[in-house]
Amino acid sequence: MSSGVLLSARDISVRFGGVLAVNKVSFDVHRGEVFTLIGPNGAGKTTVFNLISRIYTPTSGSIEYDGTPLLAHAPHEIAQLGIARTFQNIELFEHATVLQNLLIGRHVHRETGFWSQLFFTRATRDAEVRARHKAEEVIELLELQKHRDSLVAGLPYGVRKVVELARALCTEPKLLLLDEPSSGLNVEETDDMAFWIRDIRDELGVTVLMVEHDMALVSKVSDRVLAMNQGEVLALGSPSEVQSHPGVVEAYLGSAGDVESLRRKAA
Ligand SMILES: Nc1ncnc2c1ncn2[C@@H]1O[C@H](COP(=O)(O)OP(=O)(O)OP(=O)(O)O)[C@@H](O)[C@H]1O
Repeated sequence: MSSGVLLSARDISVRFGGVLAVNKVSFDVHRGEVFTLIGPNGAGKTTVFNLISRIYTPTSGSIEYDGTPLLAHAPHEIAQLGIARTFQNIELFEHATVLQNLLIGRHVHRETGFWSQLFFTRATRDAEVRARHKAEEVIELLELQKHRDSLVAGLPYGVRKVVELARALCTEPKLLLLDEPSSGLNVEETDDMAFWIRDIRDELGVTVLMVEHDMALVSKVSDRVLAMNQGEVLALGSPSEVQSHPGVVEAYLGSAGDVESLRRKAA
């Protein structure tokens, strides 16, 4: 794997009973890029995503991440490897404040053991200070200052999506997995999301792997796009190359909602 490649998937296949959800898919995600998976419903995008977050294990194939075989790691080790993710349906502690949610997100970096935490040693205190420092930095980057002490439950949906992004960033990931970041957002909020994603890549240098349906967002933020259909790779290239690829256009013709989205982008 070249040093410019953070994640490399080779010939990965996933079978669920009689369904071949992913069929010999290969791709490389370069360090510092926004790499987006697109495709009509059932294309296999979420399955690929779940392979990388280790929720699923492929039937065959290999995935290298930052020089190590990813499949040798258990799902609970993923955060320590520097992989963070957000979910299509937000998963936050609703009855905790924004800051508390961010500090919880940070716990993967707690290198202090049970006894030092019990007696609140210097190492514990230093870890606490670093966690707060990181949380404040992320709050500032994503302009969440005015929501810092608000309970998540009372926040508008669009803000909660940004809080989820913030919590993932507090783990200081090398690779950020975004599962449909625009889902549930209106046009204006989706524009804001595009802005944050670009900032995360440009300001923090975090590599982003995203699954997304909204072609306007895909075009705005993606360096490269991988289009899938029926478990296979259809096209790989820049957003405009992939959207004008005849196989991609044809695949989307099967799905009215997605064709509408492609048209909106083209308009
Ligand atoms: N846990 C599972 N058990 C059985 N079949 C599954 C499972 N997960 C996905 N599939 C099947 O695998 C195929 C690919 O599904 P997947 O969810 O990866 O597609 P997708 O591109 O993410 O679609 P969508 O855009 O609708 O989320 C589909 O035929 C789906 O029904």
